[in-house]
Amino acid sequence: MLKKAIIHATNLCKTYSTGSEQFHAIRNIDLDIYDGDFTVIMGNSGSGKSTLLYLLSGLDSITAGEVYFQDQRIDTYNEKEIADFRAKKIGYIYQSINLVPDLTLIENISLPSYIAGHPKKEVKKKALSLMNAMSIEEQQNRLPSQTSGGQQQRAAIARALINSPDILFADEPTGSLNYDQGVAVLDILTEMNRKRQSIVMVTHDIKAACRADRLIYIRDGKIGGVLEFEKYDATTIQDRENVIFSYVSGKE
Ligand SMILES: Nc1ncnc2c1ncn2[C@@H]1O[C@H](COP(=O)(O)OP(=O)(O)OP(=O)(O)O)[C@@H](O)[C@H]1O
Repeated sequence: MLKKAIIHATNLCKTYSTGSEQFHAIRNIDLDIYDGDFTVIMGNSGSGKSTLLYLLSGLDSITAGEVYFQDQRIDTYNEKEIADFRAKKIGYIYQSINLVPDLTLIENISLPSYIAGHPKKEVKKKALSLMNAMSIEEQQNRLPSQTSGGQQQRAAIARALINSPDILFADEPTGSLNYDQGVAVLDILTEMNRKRQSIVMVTHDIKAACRADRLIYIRDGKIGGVLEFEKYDATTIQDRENVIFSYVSGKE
């Protein structure tokens, strides 16, 4: 089946300026992200992975190039258009989880949907169904500080999904979790991807990278290579882990 690009980026550049110094974090990247794929971005620390995620998701402005989302150019959007785009089209999971500390889990999850102006009853129903899918329904009325890191991360995933985004971006979603919590989060993402949710995930973890249909390796702000896989199958994870391990080791 021919894959359709949900994101198409050409000649993507990001230069950070600090004082008189300039740092070229992303250098002339051409990249397509495919609809329905579980795309993983790997690379050394400082290679530009988070920056790339910010640019592809419209969370930060590009220095040069063009970014298209579902064939619509987004890098020329004004502030209102980009805020609207972020609220409706994308979900974003941050490594630091970032829940509002004095809101309960269900309030945190519901917040983006209230902001988008959806009716209260509808929001609650959707939030509860997401919490149920993430097995955190029982913790709905607790503050983030009264739940585990894994439960908080699952709430952050639910929050990213509440407005049914066309694509979900995740920056090291298992980075702050222990092994079992990490696997639970990856299983949720894999399950969502099976239901055709497009996902782009940055990770350092080879076990997490095994969930990918496509692995993009970033080196010094450029694409260092791309690996393509069949859909994830738990029975072949060891083979895939070996393939990714030798690929990544060869790149470092
Ligand atoms: N706001 C900024 N100002 C200046 N330089 C920055 C800024 N943000 C990032 N950088 C630099 O750009 C480069 C890429 O950063 P980025 O966070 O994208 O890397 P990364 O691959 O995600 O790293 P890590 O795996 O450590 O999270 C790094 O050298 C970083 O120091």
